[in-house]
Amino acid sequence: MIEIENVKKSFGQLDVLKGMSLTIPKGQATGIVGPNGAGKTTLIKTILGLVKADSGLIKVNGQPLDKDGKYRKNIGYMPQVARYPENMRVYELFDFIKGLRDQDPVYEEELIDQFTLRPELEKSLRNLSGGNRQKVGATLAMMFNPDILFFDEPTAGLDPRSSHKFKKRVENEKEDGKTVIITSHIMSELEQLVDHVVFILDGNIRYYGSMEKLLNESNETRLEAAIATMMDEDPQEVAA
Ligand SMILES: Nc1ncnc2c1ncn2[C@@H]1O[C@H](COP(=O)(O)OP(=O)(O)OP(=O)(O)O)[C@@H](O)[C@H]1O
Repeated sequence: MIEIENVKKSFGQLDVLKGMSLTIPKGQATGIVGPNGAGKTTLIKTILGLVKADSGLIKVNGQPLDKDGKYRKNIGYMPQVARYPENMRVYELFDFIKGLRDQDPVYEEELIDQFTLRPELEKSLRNLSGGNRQKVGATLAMMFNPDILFFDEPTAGLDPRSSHKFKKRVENEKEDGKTVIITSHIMSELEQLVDHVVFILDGNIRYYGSMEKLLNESNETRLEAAIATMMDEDPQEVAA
């Protein structure tokens, strides 16, 4: 479980998180949606300790974030844009991360095969295609079998087959009791994967609750229509 209490973050004059509070339940999947620049990635990075909140409290599994970042051992993160040492080969990157984490991977070989990364292992990261970089990020996020998984726009750039495999994998992770947090602009994808929806607008949480409740309350059958309706109700915020 991840508890977020009145978290604020500004970059200079820009108030990105304006006092957000929410609880992300354990063992379920939560989708974070919102317009470009709404603060989705900033919220994720704040939970991961990669961005320091100006104020507020974040607890992961009941514990406030520790300064040495030990809690992150239990977290996998697939960033929206991954920056790697570009001269490293893919297998060297995997070895490097294993060394850094001082952990043996559980699913390295399985994920390499699942994402057909084996022919890419000898390549330098600078020479990888965009989709294969994404798959490297997905593999790193899941290979240590963490309890909490963050995916920031995971399927952007994946071909349909890889995207399908990725979603199947995430479904399996969920069935295994993992806590999954995903941001995406592809609402059909979230419909398939998530139990709860967080809709961020203008630095605030505009909606937080189950997908089912959201569809019922908005009288819509599809998430895309429900979110679009909420955006239309706040035209100024969306335009901002
Ligand atoms: N390190 C930073 N310094 C200054 N501004 C930043 C920084 N990181 C993010 N921002 C700004 O904070 C706002 C929120 O960015 P964020 O990446 O969280 O949005 P997002 O909801 O993930 O957007 P998208 O859907 O486009 O990925 C944006 O206006 C962005 O330019």
